[in-house]
Amino acid sequence: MAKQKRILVIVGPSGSGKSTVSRMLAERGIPRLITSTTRPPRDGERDGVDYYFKTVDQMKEEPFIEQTFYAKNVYGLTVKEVEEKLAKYDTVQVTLDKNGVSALREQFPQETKVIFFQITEQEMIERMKKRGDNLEAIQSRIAFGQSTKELEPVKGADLVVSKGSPEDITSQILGIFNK
Ligand SMILES: Nc1nc2c(ncn2[C@@H]2O[C@H](COP(=O)(O)OP(=O)(O)O)[C@@H](O)[C@H]2O)c(=O)[nH]1
Ligand SMILES: Nc1ncnc2c1ncn2[C@@H]1O[C@H](COP(=O)(O)OP(=O)(O)O)[C@@H](O)[C@H]1O
Repeated sequence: MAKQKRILVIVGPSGSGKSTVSRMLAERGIPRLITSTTRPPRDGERDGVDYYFKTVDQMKEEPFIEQTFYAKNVYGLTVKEVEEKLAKYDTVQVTLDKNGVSALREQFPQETKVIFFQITEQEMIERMKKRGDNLEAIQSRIAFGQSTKELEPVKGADLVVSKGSPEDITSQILGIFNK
């Protein structure tokens, strides 16, 4: 029998550790679905690795599973990215906001497993400072988080992670979903 395909969806506020854990999961054999964004790259981010960095017009050029508007930028997951990688791998991961979670649950009800990264607002500020974000970016992310209730866990999440190092969290996720 064919193995059940899984899409691990990583969701949580800015600074909650999504990118760090996503990178570790990729190193441990869970390929990432790369999403597209109109946000400019941060220091060290690479096109085709962290995101496909696109213009607003380029975001209209191909079919998307979903698109979301987050803190003044457009983000989205292309149909091509999901189809190609799910054909090749049994378990993949993707980092999305809450709108993306709803879209994936609708379109991939069997495959979608939601992992919520929980942090407090104080931790959120400290982590973004540590990452080197400027004050304006931090304030905008906090205001956005409050208005969208981003800090509240997604309803029906399959796993909520809140404590431990990124290494611990990565191992916890692999232990539960990579059987
Ligand atoms: N719905 C959706 N959300 C996305 C997509 N790509 C990224 N996101 C989410 O957009 C938000 C902003 O991402 P980013 O600008 O990298 O900021 P960060 O959360 O501070 O690392 C995060 O919650 C991501 O999970 C996508 O294709 N679709
Ligand atoms: N579990 C953790 N404990 C402490 N610091 C963490 C943890 N996970 C990530 N960090 C740090 O917090 C900052 C934000 O993490 P990042 O992965 O960029 O968050 P996100 O992608 O959710 O915005 C980084 O400096 C990172 O090193």
